[in-house]
Amino acid sequence: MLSNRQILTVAQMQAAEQALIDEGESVSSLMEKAGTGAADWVWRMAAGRPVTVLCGPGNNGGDGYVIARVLTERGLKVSVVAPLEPKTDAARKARAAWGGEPVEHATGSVFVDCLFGSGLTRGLDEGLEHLLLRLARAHDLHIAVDLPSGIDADSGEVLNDVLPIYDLTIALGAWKFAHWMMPAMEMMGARRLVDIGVGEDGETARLARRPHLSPPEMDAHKYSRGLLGVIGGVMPGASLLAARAAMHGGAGYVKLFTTHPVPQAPAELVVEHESLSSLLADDRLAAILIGPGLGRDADAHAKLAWTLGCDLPTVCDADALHLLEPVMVEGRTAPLIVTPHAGELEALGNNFGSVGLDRIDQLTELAEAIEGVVVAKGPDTMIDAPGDPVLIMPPATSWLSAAGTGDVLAGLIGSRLAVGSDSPSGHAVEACWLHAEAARLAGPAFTAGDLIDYIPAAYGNFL
Ligand SMILES: NC(=O)C1=CN([C@@H]2O[C@H](COP(=O)(O)OP(=O)(O)OC[C@H]3O[C@@H](n4cnc5c(N)ncnc54)[C@H](O)[C@@H]3O)[C@@H](O)[C@H]2O)[C@@H](O)CC1
Ligand SMILES: [K+]
Repeated sequence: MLSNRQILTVAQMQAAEQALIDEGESVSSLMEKAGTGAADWVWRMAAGRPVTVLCGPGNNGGDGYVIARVLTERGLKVSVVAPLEPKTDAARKARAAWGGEPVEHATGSVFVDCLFGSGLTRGLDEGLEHLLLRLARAHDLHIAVDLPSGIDADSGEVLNDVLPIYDLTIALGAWKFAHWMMPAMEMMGARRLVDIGVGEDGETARLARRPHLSPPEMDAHKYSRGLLGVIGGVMPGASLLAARAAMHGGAGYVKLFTTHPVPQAPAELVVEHESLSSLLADDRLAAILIGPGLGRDADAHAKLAWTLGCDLPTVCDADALHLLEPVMVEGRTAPLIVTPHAGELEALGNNFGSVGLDRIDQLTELAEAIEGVVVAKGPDTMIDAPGDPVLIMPPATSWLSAAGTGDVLAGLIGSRLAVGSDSPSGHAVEACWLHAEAARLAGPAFTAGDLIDYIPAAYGNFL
C-alpha cells in the first residue's frame, strides 16, 4: 500500500485530476496509469485464471478496457461485458485499443467491476443491478475498481439493497471517503491504492497515522507524567473501567473522584470522596475525564458545569455528552475532547445546532462549535479539531462492540491528554490506536475488563 493517506471527495478528486491535466497529463494517460496499476493487482489475484471485466459508460468503464487489454496482452483469457456503450473520449479510445468484442454473459474465476466509479449519481437500475449480481454469482473472486458500483463515494452510503461483496477494492489515485466509511467499507474486502501521480494536499481528510509513543523521561515522576482526575457518578462501574484503562495509558497518576462507594477499585487507584470543588482545586491536575457512569440528573449536570468551569484539559464522554450545553464551554481556553458514538453525536448536534447534516459536516461543525476535538466513535471512528483535516481511523476489530469498551477508550484519551506531549487531537489519535491495538491483541469475545489487560502490550507496540 502507498503511504498516501489522503482521502478525497469526488470534487477534490476531480480537481486533483485537473491539476495533473494542467501539468501535461491527459484523461487517457491517467486512465492508462490507473488501468495498468489496477491490472497488476487483478493479475496477481487471477494467477492465470480467466477474468471477466464489466465495463460501464464512463471513465471507470474506460479503466476496465485498459485492464482487459493489459491482461489479454499478458496471455490471460479475458471477457468483457459492456451493457452500455462508452460515452467519454478516453473510454472510447481505451475500448478501441482493447479491440475485442464484448459478450452478453461470462462465467469464470475473477470478476472485475468497472461499471461505475466516482461518477455514480444514483442507485443502479434493476437491469444493471441484476447483471452485476448475476456476474458476481458466476465468479469466485470479486474485485471492484476504484469503488464497488452502487455506492456513494462521498458518504459511503450503499444505494442499492443488494450488491456483491468484494474480495479486493482497488482505489485509483487517492482514497475516497467510502473506502473508510460504513456501510460501504464493509463490502470492499482488502483495499489497495494505485498511484496515478496525485499530489499530497495538507488540507484534505486523511487516514490517522500510526503513532509513535515514548517511554517516560529518565527523571519522570508520577506528577510529571500527568495526573488525571476521573469524575465518577451514580454508576461506579463505568468510571472505574475508565480509570483502570487510564492507569495503563501513560499518565503517572490516576485519581477517581466520587461520592459513591467503589468496592472493586484496585489498590493503585486513589479514590477521593471530598467535594468536587476542593478536589478540582489541585493545581497538579493535568486533565479531567467526566461522563462514564456520571448519570444525567441535576447533580450530574452541576458536576459537569463546575468541572468545565475549572478550565482544565477535559474529556467529556457518555452521559456528559447528553448534558453538555454551549454555555458550559463558553470562555474556556483549555483543550476539550468529546467522544460521541452515533447517538451521542445526534444529542450533541441538537444541543449545539448542528442538525440535518451528514456525518462529516456534523463532525466538523461540532468541532468548531465546541472549539475542541470531536472523536466520533464507531466502526469508522473519525476525529476532527477546528482548522485541522478530518482524520479517519483504519477499522479496528468488530469485537470492540461490547459494553464498556467506550469507557476504556475515554480513559485512554484522558490518560494521553494528561501526558500532554502532543496536540489534543494527536492524543485522541494515540488513544484510538492503543484501544484498537489492545483489542487486536485481546483476540475474540473479550470484555471491556479483559481489554484493559492488553493495553500495556499494545503500548509496547507503539514504542
Ligand atoms: N477523470 C480522470 O482523469 C480519471 C478517472 N478515472 C476513472 O474514472 C472514474 C470516474 O469517471 P466518470 O466520472 O466518467 O464516472 P463513472 O465511470 O463512474 O460513470 C459516470 C457515467 O455513468 C453515468 N451514471 C452515473 N450513475 C449512473 C447510474 N446509476 N445508472 C446509469 N448511469 C449512471 C453518468 O451519467 C456518466 O455517464 C473513476 O472512478 C476512475 O475509475 C481513472 O481512469 C483515472 C483518471
Ligand atoms: K467500479
